[in-house]
Amino acid sequence: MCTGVRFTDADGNLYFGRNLDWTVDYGEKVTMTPAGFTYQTKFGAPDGKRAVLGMGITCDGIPLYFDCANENGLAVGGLNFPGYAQYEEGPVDGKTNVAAYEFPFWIARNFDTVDEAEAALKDVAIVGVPVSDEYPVSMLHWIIADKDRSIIVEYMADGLHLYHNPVDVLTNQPTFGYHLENLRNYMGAKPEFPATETWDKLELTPWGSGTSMFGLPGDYSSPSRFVRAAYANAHYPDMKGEKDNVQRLLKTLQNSAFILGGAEVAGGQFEKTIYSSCYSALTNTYYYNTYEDYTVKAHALSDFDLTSDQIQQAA
Ligand SMILES: C[C@H](CCC(=O)NCCS(=O)(=O)O)[C@H]1CC[C@H]2[C@@H]3[C@H](O)C[C@@H]4C[C@H](O)CC[C@]4(C)[C@H]3C[C@H](O)[C@]12C
Repeated sequence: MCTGVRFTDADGNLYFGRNLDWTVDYGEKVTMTPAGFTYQTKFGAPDGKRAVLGMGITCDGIPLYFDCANENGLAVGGLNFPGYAQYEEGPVDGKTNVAAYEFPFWIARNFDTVDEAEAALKDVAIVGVPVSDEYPVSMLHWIIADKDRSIIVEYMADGLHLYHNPVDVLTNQPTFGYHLENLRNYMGAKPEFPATETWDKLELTPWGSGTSMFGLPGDYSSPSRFVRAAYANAHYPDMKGEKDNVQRLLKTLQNSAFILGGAEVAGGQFEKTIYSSCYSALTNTYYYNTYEDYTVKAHALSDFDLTSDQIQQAA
């Protein structure tokens, strides 16, 4: 899977990022689509022409974002949701029809706030058509974030589910509602240094700090990553300045990351965290590092030619 995280700094600036956990990459690059790019949406949904920066690929001239944000601080990420996601087979009359592959881009292109996106989504049908013969339809759910809050979008057999997200994290299946309920199993976990306890005639002293976190799950399953990410996001102290906030996001993601050897998928391959990202709305900068190269790279929106009408990708 993947893990997505949002928070704001002490001044209310948005930071949003994700781990992309998979066995292989898709050749993805930091990709900037300028406001002036001409985009013909698959089913004629409006195209709001905002500059969009994120991680993705292009296919037949179409930007396919895994996660992205726009120039006004609205960010979106898509995470696997197989077994639960079910899209429309074709466009639905009377709805704004959006293809699943264009969803993050469409949101970032058209809205500036979560409130705006949430209101519009009530009339949206997500349609499961492949973008090309090369790429099948991905079964995803999405986190949408701005400086005020985040929401989760899950499109299932019984239609659209929109959740306000009070912990600002997302992992994979099962549903977001399950993940929130599951947190109640871990409400005893806390950061405080434990007091000495007496059990009958035995005095129990703590090993050291961290003992009060006992019970937090350490495995890579989606529910366990959700719990760890929610705990870290809730307890990390407010940081000042972009450098320390990017650090905060990447450290929080690292706490839910896959390292090779831990989680096997079909064919004896292991899942790993291919990249971890952090978008800062303060400077409109996309930071990321990869499994192979821990160095953090940064690409600001202003590094690209915003007057162009062409998609641009960082080297
Ligand atoms: C594989 C990625 C999700 C990773 C994830 O959630 N892993 C969880 C592993 S597990 O379940 O918990 O085991 C998803 C996220 C975004 C997806 C991509 C984006 O949706 C953009 C296009 C969409 C096309 O339909 C398919 C290719 C694609 C380029 C997608 C490939 C792949 O499905 C991606 C890269």
